[in-house]
Amino acid sequence: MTFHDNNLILQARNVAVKFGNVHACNDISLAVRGGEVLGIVGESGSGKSTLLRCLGGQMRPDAGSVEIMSRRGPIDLWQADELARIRLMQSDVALVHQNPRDGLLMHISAGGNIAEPLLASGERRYEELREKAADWLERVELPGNRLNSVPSVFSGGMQKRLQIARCLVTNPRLLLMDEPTGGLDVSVQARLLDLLRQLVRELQIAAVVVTHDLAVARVLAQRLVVMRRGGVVETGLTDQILEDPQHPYTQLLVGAALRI
Ligand SMILES: Nc1ncnc2c1ncn2[C@@H]1O[C@H](COP(=O)(O)OP(=O)(O)OP(=O)(O)O)[C@@H](O)[C@H]1O
Repeated sequence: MTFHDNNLILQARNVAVKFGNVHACNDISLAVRGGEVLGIVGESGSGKSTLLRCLGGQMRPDAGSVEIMSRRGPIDLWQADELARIRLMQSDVALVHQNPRDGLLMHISAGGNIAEPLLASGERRYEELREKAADWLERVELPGNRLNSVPSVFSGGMQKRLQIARCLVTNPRLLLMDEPTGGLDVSVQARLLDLLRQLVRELQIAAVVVTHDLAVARVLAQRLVVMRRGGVVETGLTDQILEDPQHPYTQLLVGAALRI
């Protein structure tokens, strides 16, 4: 394990996943520091979600390593035993799912949704759970009087906010997001992106955002990884890539986004 850079939180090396003869991820390496958002962009089927699953402990890659600087020290996600991996997921890693149904308990109150990860990590003091749930509801700008409402009656934007609160309440070091603004209208998207940017900066967490939307990547991510057919075709600072894309595929992606 080699975390030479003190602020490095995630380091993936040579990650590879094959489905039959499809290379969903082919030799992918990346690193993310605290307070930084890395965007993973590319067309549908380029391997973004598969990579995110490997980074988030949901899918074991066929090859390569994913190292996370946890509170207890560096852990090699796919070398660690299952218990250590589950502990790491509970304490240091959070995943905002594309579909709120995968990330929320739809028939449990908003307060219960936020408190549940704390309960899972051992918190039993009722007052503490209630206070933290109310505090996080406010931090993600949801009205306090919705603490007892179930998320199935929330709008799409509110469900995303609740998922973010549920993810961040345990104070993770790494936040992974799959299409965080998918399915939301433009004004709701803009407010959510503002909130995410602010929280990442304030909490100094490392974040990885998978998106097919270059406008989202531009607002949220300082650096980009451009994927195509399972491989990385270009990587660098977001502004540089969007203003002066080098690879013909990135040029196509940026050109297409400008035409929309
Ligand atoms: N469970 C699976 N079994 C077989 N093939 C899979 C599986 N999951 C993904 N694939 C294939 O791996 C490739 C990458 O898929 P992936 O979902 O990671 O791409 P993506 O960039 O996230 O696409 P999208 O934006 O549409 O979600 C695709 O060719 C896909 O068909």
